[in-house]
Amino acid sequence: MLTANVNKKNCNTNKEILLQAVRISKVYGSGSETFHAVKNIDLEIYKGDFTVIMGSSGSGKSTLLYMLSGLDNLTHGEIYFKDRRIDLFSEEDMARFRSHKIGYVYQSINLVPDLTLFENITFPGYVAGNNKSAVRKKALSLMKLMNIEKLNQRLPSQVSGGQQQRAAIARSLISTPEVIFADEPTGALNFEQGNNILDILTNVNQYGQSVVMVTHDLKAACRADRLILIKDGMVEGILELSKYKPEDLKEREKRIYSFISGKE
Ligand SMILES: Nc1ncnc2c1ncn2[C@@H]1O[C@H](COP(=O)(O)OP(=O)(O)OP(=O)(O)O)[C@@H](O)[C@H]1O
Repeated sequence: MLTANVNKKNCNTNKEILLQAVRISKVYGSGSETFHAVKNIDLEIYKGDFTVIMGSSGSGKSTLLYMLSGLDNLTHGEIYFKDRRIDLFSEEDMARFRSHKIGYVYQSINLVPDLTLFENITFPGYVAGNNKSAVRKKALSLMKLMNIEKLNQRLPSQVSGGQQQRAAIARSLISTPEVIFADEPTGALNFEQGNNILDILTNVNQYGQSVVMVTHDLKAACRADRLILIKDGMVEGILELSKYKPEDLKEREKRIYSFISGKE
């Protein structure tokens, strides 16, 4: 029988395991129309890490992120958050788990178009059952941190893409989740806006929240402590970057480039 790592620490690094995937697979479709998007992946995500997932288009990155965060079901395998097996949660337990422990920043931003930025940000805090005035206070402080506090009564369509993405990040942080999943959060943004979003995620991570981010962008990947490369639904390799100083961008870029291009 498959079991989770009992002491929840990686013996080599002594890092605490936050999430553990045990031989997870995802098959889309049925009958003769099936597609094996994620194949038997074993993976650990560590507490406090900034983890980056890279891989070519269609390699299974978003599918993996959806499964790790409980947004989609597994076809096979097991997922543990600390010592709790989350893939067996009832719908109700999963909804509660997601609203308290997980923040998700979508590739497509995904704000509710008819709600103001303030309403978009507070809504998941109310759903999580948190104290309403504390939620409002937290939303205002997050909007200030993201420099969008003056836009709180605007609809998503009345602000820029970068401002929408900052609101989406504020929304993901409203219940102080232990881990934030971000699926190409800079994909639709220009360089400056993208950098701003990466600075916010780095800042959040430095204050102790774990981040798992999918990206195609080498510069964005430089933020990682650990980079996971996915190919054809499998883990092709893992690169440890925490030994390089965050400010040593050139060395990080070089290492990532060699790793991705197979020159390591
Ligand atoms: N609902 C679905 N039904 C059938 N196939 C799907 C479905 N969702 C994704 N796929 C397929 O699974 C594979 C992995 O998709 P996924 O979105 O995880 O890739 P990705 O690495 O995130 O790609 P990208 O970088 O282009 O966003 C792709 O070949 C995709 O076409």
